[in-house]
Amino acid sequence: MRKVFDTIPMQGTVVIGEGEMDEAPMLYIGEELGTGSGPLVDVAVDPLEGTNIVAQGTWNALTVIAIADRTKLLHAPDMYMKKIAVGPEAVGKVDISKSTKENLEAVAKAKGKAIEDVVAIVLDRERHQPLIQEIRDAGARIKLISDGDVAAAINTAFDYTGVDILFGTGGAPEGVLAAVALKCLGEKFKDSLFRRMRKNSNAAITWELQI
Ligand SMILES: O=P(O)(O)OC[C@H]1O[C@](O)(COP(=O)(O)O)[C@@H](O)[C@@H]1O
Repeated sequence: MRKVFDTIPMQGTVVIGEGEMDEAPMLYIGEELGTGSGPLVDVAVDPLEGTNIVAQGTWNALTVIAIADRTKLLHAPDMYMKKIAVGPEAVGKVDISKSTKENLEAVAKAKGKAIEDVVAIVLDRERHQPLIQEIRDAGARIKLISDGDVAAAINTAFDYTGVDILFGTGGAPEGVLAAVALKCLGEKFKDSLFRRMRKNSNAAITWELQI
């Protein structure tokens, strides 16, 4: 990926890169990419989104690249982000500040389904137990996944996946990448960076935004 980037006529800077926490030797934040001439762009990469998925030989790992005009991508640090993503019918109908039940009802109404037929996709994490309970209490269905909330967010835009809404907290860089994909598909992704850095950092930020 690094080699190919340097054949592209652009003046790119990595804004989401390979592991802020992992001290990666290339595709790190701030690294310059491209031939050095051409448009000024921000580059976000996740060469392997879903490391465990690949290790376990299951599905929904991705290699992800997003490129936008300079300053147009959120420089999301490696922290958690609260996310909600929906497909086309429910764009503009969900609100991250509303309750899980209200959002499920909104998706059901937008898609003309009973709430019992709405499928919410959620990362299978201990921190999501209250969320999972709220989804069950609302009467909707749940698809729990071990990893890979970029693919999960994108799945909400395609009927054949059977997935209607993504809820939960996952990586903030992955949130930006999913938001770009959904934006390209004309969808909406809402999030708020969560008050907790991933892995072992003590840093804490609260940051509300809408992409
Ligand atoms: O595993 P955590 O800490 O709950 O973080 C969730 C994040 O990890 C992933 O499942 C996989 O990310 P990695 O490939 O970087 O491990 C993402 O899709 C998701 O946003």
